Amino acid sequence: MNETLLIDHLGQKGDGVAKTANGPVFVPYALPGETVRVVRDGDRGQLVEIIAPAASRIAAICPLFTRCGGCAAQHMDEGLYKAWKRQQVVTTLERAGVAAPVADLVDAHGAGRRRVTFHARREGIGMMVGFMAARSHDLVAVEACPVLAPGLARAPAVAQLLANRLGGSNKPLDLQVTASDTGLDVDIRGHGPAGDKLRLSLTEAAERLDLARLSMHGEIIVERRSPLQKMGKAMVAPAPGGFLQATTLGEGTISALVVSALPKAKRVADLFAGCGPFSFRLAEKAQVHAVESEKAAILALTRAAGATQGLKRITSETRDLFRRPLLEHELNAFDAVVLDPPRAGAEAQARRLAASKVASVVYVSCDVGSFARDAAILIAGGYALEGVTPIDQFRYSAHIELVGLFRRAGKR
Ligand SMILES: C[S@@+](CC[C@H](N)C(=O)[O-])C[C@H]1O[C@@H](n2cnc3c(N)ncnc32)[C@H](O)[C@@H]1O
Repeated sequence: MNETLLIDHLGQKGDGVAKTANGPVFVPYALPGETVRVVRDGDRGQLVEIIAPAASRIAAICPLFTRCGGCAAQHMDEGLYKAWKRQQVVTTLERAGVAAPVADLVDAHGAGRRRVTFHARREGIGMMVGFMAARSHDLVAVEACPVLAPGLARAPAVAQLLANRLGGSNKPLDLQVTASDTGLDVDIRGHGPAGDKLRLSLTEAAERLDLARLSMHGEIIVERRSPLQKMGKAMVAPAPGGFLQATTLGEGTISALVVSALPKAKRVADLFAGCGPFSFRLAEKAQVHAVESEKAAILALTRAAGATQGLKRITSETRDLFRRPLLEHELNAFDAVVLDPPRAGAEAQARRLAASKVASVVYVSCDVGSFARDAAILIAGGYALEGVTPIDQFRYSAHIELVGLFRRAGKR
């Protein structure tokens, strides 16, 4: 049955939220101040008609918006969009009882995302390749995506051709395509081990598509050129399928915040270091110890460090920081620690830091909830949270990252 609702505010995922006598109703793609007609199902409302649109409503940049699940927020103007994203950080910190000044949202979309994952599965006699549809497990075919960097313009066609070569398997596949300085770097997941015939076919496809590198489950099938990324003075070839910040500008923006927070640090530990984007920038002025659980990422980092002139010493260690966080006596050898954990956060490491004497901690986070939990641990251990800067690398999505700076009282 249709119902008319007045939208009050935006929820964390970007849905319009109406307050009703029976509790909140979440209406995707509706905006605050709008009167809308919806078909209601429990606390969800499917938008049928916008009776009175808000002044903040704008036209989406992509014709697939609302069908494709990749974007949640192309329909709101810049002011509303920026305030909504920043408010997610403010609200989550407040709920966790963490007080800190939160800066304005820093846009870090730049030229667009440099990495994209396509899903592929057999449909009839062909392979369907695309993005996951909004609120469903269907796939939406994508010929072009305006969120991607120009270097990924041919990524949809590349993914389709590779999926066709892999079509003998009925398993769903993920094809991750990364734009590098030397061409496309593709890692395929979901397929079993490749036999000789398939390897030959994929190698031939990589030639035809002029890929820099093609790998399956992180195992290199063919490397025609090293897929390089510039990180400070270093040229790094990340591990196949390994982590990389979503945009070039995002990596630069976060690195600049990290480096500028530590102008006097002489010895820095870069924890959850990946292939070293922060280590290489920090090593222009300080000795750096990089710690990370993925062997292949540490290998990429050490190779690039060995080939780069003009940096202070970079040492590294492969270590699971959830199970084996750096202990107080190890931490106390550093004047600063940089943390950039996955979404789960770094609770075990935060507890050790709380008991340490390290003067400064720069915490880069891709999950405000786990950041708030770990921030409370650091604050209880005597750190002050000087400020939080929200960073927007994932434009049009609900995803947000941040950099938080903690200092021990009297230390700098
Ligand atoms: C958000 S990424 C950041 C990587 C890097 N700082 C960058 O900016 O590219 C998180 C990193 O933590 C690593 N990681 C995940 N779990 C870990 C663990 N238990 N111990 C150590 N590192 C871990 C991942 O492999 C990944 O490289």
